[in-house]
Amino acid sequence: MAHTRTATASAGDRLLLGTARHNAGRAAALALLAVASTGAALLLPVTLGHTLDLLLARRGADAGRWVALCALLVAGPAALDALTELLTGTTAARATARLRHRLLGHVLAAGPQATGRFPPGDLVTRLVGNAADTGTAPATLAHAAASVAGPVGGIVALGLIDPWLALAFLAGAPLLAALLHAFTRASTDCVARYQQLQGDIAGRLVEALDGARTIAAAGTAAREEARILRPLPGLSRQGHRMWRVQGRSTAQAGTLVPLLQITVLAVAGLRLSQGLLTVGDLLAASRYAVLATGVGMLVGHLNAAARARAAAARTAEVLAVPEVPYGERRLPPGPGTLELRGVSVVRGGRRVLHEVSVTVPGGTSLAVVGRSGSGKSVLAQAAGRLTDPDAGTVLLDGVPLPALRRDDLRRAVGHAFARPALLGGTVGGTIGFGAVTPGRKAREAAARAACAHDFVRRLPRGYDTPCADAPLSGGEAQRLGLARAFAHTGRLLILDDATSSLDTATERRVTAALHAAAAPTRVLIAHRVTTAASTDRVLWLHEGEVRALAPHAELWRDPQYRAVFDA
Ligand SMILES: Nc1ncnc2c1ncn2[C@@H]1O[C@H](COP(=O)(O)OP(=O)(O)OP(=O)(O)O)[C@@H](O)[C@H]1O
Repeated sequence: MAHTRTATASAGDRLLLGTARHNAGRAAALALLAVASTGAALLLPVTLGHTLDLLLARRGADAGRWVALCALLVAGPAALDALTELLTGTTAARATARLRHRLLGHVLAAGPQATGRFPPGDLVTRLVGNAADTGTAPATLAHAAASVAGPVGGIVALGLIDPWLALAFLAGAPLLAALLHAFTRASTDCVARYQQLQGDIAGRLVEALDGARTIAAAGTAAREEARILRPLPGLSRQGHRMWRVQGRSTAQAGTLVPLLQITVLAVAGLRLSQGLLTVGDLLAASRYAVLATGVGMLVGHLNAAARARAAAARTAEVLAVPEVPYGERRLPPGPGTLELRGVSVVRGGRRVLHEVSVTVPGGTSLAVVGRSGSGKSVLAQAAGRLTDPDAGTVLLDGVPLPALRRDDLRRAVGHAFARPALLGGTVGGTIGFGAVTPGRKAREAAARAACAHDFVRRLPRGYDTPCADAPLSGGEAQRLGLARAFAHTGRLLILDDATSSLDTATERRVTAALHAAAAPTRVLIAHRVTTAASTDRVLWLHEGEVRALAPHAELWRDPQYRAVFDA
């Protein structure tokens, strides 16, 4: 566990540095601006000191130029700071945009594996909030690096005025360093836990929104609210802890910093009384002591860096989910023969499919039946490479699916699901959504075959109706999903419970269209007797294993087979 956390942290650190490196030019410009501003702040005390000495010596004529320089050293940093703010914002926005593009591309390339690994709400938090915090890294690191210039310059300036002043300061510096170190460690830890809890709450919230109907029907709104907000006390604890860490560090710094400044001033006073320093030197030393102890700014930057670091670790976890690799092989001409050889799939540490072997000759149909949880959907996913089996091979026309080029695979295999997602923008776009975009006629023909054409025509703008303006019943949505699959018919069509919400008459018509002449190879996850009966053969699964493979009529003689359908 500790090892995993360390690995994640270092992947996060690599991402953080990579993001900073990619914006190195802007980060360097930011650091330069900040250093220039600090440089002006460093010049100001000595200029003020000298001006004071000139005024005390009644050399007003000479002092005029120095007063003007003082004004410039005050106004200059203000202009530089405005420029710094602008560059900080645009650098973070640019880095965030790039990171979000990369993350989104990666999540989609990883496919269902990514959404299976992280609850959707948590994933969104990582893509939106954590990516933005990671995107602040280039500017934050530049500011943190530049903010060292103030204290370092302050110490050097003290040394130049009088080495004893620098030594007096350095005597107490280790305590200051220890304080900063403790602060960084503690704040990194609470920020990481805080972000994790935020992701947890977001995950629960999205689950609840997805199940809003069930919650309303069950009358469990109050209980659900309590469930969503359960991590809240933890969040509050981490928030309070963060404030405590900041408060403690501020209090410690609040004691230590004045002590260091007073020590420097005391030594400076001593040297003044010995005639080794002027009044102006004393004034400059007092301001340099403030600059040398400028931990306030450093603490702010370290805090921001801790947030970026924790966010980068969570972002890197998403990027660590492997993308689905595709091969280079083209699909040779063939009838669409699907072959599963010794396919086993493990889910949640349990074998849910065990050494399934079956060949579906090109152009034939196979129904997969079995009791709920027997592994039908998992088999459908493996057959269309929505998941890779843990053992065994799936081949299409003799080519193992992982060896195929992505385009070839997705053009050859079509899917329809029980709860299809309507992703095409409009109803027509939803039907056309795929590796290739079929023309209007082909879409309408597919909609007719899926018994969707009539209800689509009744929509306000027909096929051009935006999905958001087309509230659909479960059966209508399923028919659009089927139309999408029909419009992209390749060599293999996999229907995972895709007709479950259709009435019996519609289901018959859709099944008949599915089995019409020149149909591709078909795999149908079936709960209805009529669907199983319409296919060439039936694969009967029981607890992840093949119980039988035979035509429906043959299996029907077995009462246990009939019991699968409660017949
Ligand atoms: N991501 C997962 N993590 C853990 N277990 C899983 C996962 N996906 C599926 N399973 C389990 O694998 C088994 C087979 O699931 P599958 O969805 O294939 O069943 P099914 O036969 O299609 O059921 P149904 O007819 O109810 O849809 C089930 O016991 C299920 O709980």
